[in-house]
Amino acid sequence: MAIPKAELHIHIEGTLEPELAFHLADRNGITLPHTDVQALREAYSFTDLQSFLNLYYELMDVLRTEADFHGLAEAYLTRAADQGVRHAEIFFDPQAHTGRGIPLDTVINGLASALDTSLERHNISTSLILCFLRDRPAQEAMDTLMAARPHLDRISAVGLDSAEVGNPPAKFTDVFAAAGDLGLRRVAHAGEEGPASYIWQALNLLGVERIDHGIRCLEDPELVSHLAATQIPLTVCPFSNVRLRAVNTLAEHPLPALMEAGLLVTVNSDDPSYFGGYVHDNYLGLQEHLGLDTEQLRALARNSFTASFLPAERRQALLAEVDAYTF
Ligand code: HPA
Ligand SMILES: [Zn+2]
Repeated sequence: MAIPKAELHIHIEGTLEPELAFHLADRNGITLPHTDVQALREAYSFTDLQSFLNLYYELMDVLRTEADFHGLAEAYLTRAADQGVRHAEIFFDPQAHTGRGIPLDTVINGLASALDTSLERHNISTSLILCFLRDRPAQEAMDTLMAARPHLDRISAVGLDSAEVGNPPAKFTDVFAAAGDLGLRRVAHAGEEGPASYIWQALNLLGVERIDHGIRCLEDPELVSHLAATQIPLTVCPFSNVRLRAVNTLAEHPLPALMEAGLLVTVNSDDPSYFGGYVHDNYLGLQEHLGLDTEQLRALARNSFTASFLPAERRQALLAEVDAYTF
């Protein structure tokens, strides 16, 4: 069994495997602009974040009913359990669905019905993180937050994703303040393709408790010192960074530099169906290509629970499992 870990940077829509996409297309009477599973997989060759997002949003069109969202989440949980995941804080992109006419209730009820039984069925505790699409207007994010109010018992936090460059965190200052007032935790993608200044903005203007990706912090020594001193976690996604060409190869990934600088680094899969592996596959990739030893992998697994929004009791219990794990 893989080492116990939390997954803190996983887009549920990014777990849509080609086989499930064709199955749902068939069930919903949709014709995909790809001939078969193999042709679709061959389209997974990206030059940057936007080239991935184009396919990511296109393929989501197969998600129409509560049963579709339930099936998507259930398929993820089944795979995650195999990867040693014991806790998952799962991003979803409501605007990507409401924008094409799918009611918010359909999305949340479908996902939640799978998450509700994940502890019993898969031994995985879960929560949802509602992400705003940063390439859409700030007012639309605010409308989405207001529409989600009846569902806040199932949502632990808000996040910020989609096309980063040109859409700085500052654009979402008001909606993040409103989310904080509603008692939600806050995280944001920053410093994936965007500059270190976006990380500062996410911290200072949005009040985030974690930075998603954040690898470009290394361009600003003062920021690195700040992240080390505050232990604000980074949810790093090595396979994603290579596939979206933020980093040339896994062997050149800055994760060891981030760890050496004393940052609270976690390893995550981002959009595993598109980027060549789930979260434990990322751990194994680091072992193979960056020479991380088993104690470094254990430290990353510990960090994943430390950086989570878990209540103290379950966090401590899971940390004890990490410490007792034998490779
Ligand atoms: O890696 C990502 N970055 C930004 N937005 C996203 N939406 C899904 N995956 C990503
Ligand atoms: Zn992401």
